[in-house]
Amino acid sequence: MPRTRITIGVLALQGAFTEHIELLHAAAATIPDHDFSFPEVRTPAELARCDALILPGGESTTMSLVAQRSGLLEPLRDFVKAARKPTWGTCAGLILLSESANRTKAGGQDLIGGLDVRVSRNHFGRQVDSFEAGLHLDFIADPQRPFRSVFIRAPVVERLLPHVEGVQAEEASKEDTVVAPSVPVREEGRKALSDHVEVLARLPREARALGKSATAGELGEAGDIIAVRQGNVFGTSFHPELTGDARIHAWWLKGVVEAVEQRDRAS
Ligand SMILES: NC(=O)CC[C@H](N)C(=O)O
Repeated sequence: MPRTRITIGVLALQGAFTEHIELLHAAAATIPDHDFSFPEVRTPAELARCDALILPGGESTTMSLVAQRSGLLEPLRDFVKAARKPTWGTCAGLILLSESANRTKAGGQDLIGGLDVRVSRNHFGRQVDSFEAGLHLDFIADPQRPFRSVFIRAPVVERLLPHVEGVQAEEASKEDTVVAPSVPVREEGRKALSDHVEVLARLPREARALGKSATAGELGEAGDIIAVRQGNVFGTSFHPELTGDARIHAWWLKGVVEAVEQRDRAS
């Protein structure tokens, strides 16, 4: 018996949230017998109604500042890290979901955390160094058809960190690095926590040549990690919401339905 309603919020403080909502609607059409809603989330009360959440691309420092002013930072940490509800961050969203981020602005920024990784912000250089790449993603439908992805001042995952509850001294001691505060995983979330980070995609070799004016040193190496998952938390360096291809959204939504139905059965 399918659940009547699954609410998947999109954090709408800043950035490309509308595009995500459009693609979620397209993805929902591939999953019959479910009643989805995709509200914009700007307040703790709106977040509390969600079964899952997307953090869009945009500017992570601005987003965390607005989240803090809106009283959303702690509820977001609780949602992602304590309850471990399904969450996907794209680009700036990936930065916010990382336990550690370097190349942060002076004064740092607040991270939510949830993914045991360190990201390198603005890894490919400035806005003019944005590029597109055709990715071969073996987890989506029709995997032999490249997935056109846009990288705009994108981060990459530069290191996978071991899972420990609490800030790691080694991470916290780096000068240009910020770390997410620790939040103990609740019992309901523990079932959804897989201990290790899976690498789901790396930058293909051809993509290196596509960066426009970046110097070789600024450009990413082929093989840079651009998509990771740890239990219910998923992150991509690029913007799948900007190219009108709903295959990643359809794959993620299917996983959300499974996670939510599993949770319902257990409760
Ligand atoms: N397109 C993006 O989301 C860019 C992210 C941006 N570099 C940041 O630090 O937030």
